Amino acid sequence: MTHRPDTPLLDTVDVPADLRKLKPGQLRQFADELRDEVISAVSVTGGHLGAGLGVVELTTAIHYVFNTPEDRLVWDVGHQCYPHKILTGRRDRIRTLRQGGGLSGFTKRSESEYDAFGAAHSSTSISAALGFAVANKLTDRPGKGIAVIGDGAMSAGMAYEAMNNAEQAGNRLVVILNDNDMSIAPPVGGLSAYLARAVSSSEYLGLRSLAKRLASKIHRRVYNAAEKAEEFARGMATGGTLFEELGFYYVGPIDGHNLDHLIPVLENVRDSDQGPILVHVVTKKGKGYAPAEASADKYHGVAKFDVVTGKQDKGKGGGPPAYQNVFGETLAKLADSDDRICAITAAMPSGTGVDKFNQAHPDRAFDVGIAEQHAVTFAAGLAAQGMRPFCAIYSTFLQRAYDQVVHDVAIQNLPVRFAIDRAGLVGADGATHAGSFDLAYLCTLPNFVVMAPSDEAELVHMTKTCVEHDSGPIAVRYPRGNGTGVALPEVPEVLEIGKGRIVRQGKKVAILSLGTRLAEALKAADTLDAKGLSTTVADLRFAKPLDEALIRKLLTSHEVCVTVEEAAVGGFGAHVLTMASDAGLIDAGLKLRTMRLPDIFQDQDNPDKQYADAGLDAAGIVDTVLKALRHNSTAVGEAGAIA
Ligand SMILES: Cc1ncc(C[n+]2csc(CCOP(=O)(O)OP(=O)(O)O)c2C)c(N)n1
Ligand SMILES: CC(=O)[C@@H](O)[C@H](O)COP(=O)(O)O
Ligand SMILES: [Mg+2]
Repeated sequence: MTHRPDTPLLDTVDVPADLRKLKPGQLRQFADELRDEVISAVSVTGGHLGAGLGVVELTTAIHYVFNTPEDRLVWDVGHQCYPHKILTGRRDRIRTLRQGGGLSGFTKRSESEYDAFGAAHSSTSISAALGFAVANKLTDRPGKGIAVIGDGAMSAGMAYEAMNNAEQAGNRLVVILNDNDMSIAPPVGGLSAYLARAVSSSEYLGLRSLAKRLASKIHRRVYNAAEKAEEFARGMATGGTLFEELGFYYVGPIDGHNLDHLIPVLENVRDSDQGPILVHVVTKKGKGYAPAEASADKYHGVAKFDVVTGKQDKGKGGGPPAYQNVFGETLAKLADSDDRICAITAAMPSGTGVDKFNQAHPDRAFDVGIAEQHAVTFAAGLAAQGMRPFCAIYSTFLQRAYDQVVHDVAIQNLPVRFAIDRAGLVGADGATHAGSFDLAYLCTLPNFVVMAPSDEAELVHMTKTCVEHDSGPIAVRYPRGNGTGVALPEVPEVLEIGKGRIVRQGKKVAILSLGTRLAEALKAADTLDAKGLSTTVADLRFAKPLDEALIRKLLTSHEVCVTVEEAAVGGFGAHVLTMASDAGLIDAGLKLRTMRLPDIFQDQDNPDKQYADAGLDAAGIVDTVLKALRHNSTAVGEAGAIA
């Protein structure tokens, strides 16, 4: 921690208007205090640390120079917004980050007027900032749209869609590219090489030469041919060409930790009558905190930690394996004897377990950057050419590639395998990251097989089943976190497609479980049995195709039936209900309830509480059965909702 003069400036600044009362020479001290506050806060909350540390000076400079909130500031991904939150009236609540009822870990419109746009999924900022800019231009209101986007987020196609349309905004749009040469993992692809050239080809421009260039470029209305050629040549060297060809004035690269550079450059940008302008700043992820700077992932996402040592409180070691690693290691083993198997991740190698596959088969592991749409259609191409591709994408991020899933995979009936991690509740990342909708959005598609394992052993079998399924697309969805501790099978088996299994036989009540809520369903059966309500529990394994024979048998031989899934309405339960209705079972007075996640819920760091709030724990299942027996209709989804 840096030595601090007696009067902390941070205590004198609640919102940006207070910051703007400081003299430029005080901003260095202010930024150092802000950095220390971020480190202190995240040490007790956990969350995203490295990205925020990398933008402490940038956050200070933006709020100092621009007239926020009138100038609409949009953070991309939004995981780096903690300094911004402290600086915009939320310092008193910053230690409630990512907790039930606390501050969101990302920007959130409902939280503050300074959070112009919600974020958490990457590469949306330029589009949103352009919207703000054009709206102000059309209505002749003051205020720019300012997007702060990282080099990782700049690898997604949506950023280029926005830049391709940006010229209309003129000087109302400012894009600040925060280039720290990191995504969650090291960045990949041509863009990162391009930016690396820009940064390495010229020491960060000295203020004088940069100011001269800026002046000549921004205030000059037309180029003559020679200068255009010279600019093109220089652009190739300094990384501007790509952006300039898209209609931006490119400024940079500049040192994103040097306030003496940042402030005058941003003032010039603010006052320019030309635009749109892209300012390329170079920063370090984890800047100013040695443990973060030294770590491979720059402390992208951290548990609570000791500030002095940086040691994270990750709980006792050992315990059941994480689902992502069970998937990655199983697929790597299966690929030892099948060179058609390959694995694709969209910038999430460790989170999806593809890093484990990559260790064994680097030539068949692909990190495509934050490019889920490309990942899916790339996999479709691989499948069409006889490979066995696995697209390993979080449920929530797969939403971004839905048309590719429909148009390039389902309708063409191509055998792409989808390993869908973070399916269901995800804890502190909250509603933007919950894997609520994959069952709804996949089970409605033609040709798809959709599976959900009840534990890690089942995931091993389902991974094998995916490998052997060449007749069309197949998906396996499983939750964030660790398994149940069940022994992993030595020999992965191919499961019969569309077949479920009864794991406990009873008479009066039937619980039809899909996925890892099975453990809670079995606990609920114990409670119901103790109340004299003999309960059958079935693990349906497949949300599509349904095991209609088993379901019909269960629905016609029990008084009350309940479906349980860790997904929003429209998934497994909805399809069982449709099947029961089509079979005339509802007309015959069947008591069937579908238990599922509420459509939206608040950020919550305690998954057990999140399940309880959603009614998807044993108590919730028992409650639903008892209400159904008493003929009360339970709208569990609504009852469980805590929005
Ligand atoms: C559509 C989408 N895919 C994946 C992610 C997961 N993700 C969160 S942050 C991040 C890396 C972002 O890199 P960059 O924009 O360079 O920001 P930095 O962390 O380096 O500041 C990724 C891949 C996401 N948030 N959204
Ligand atoms: C900001 C972002 O989108 C990722 O960092 C995400 O929070 C990772 O989620 P997991 O921690 O579940 O891998
Ligand atoms: Mg980055």
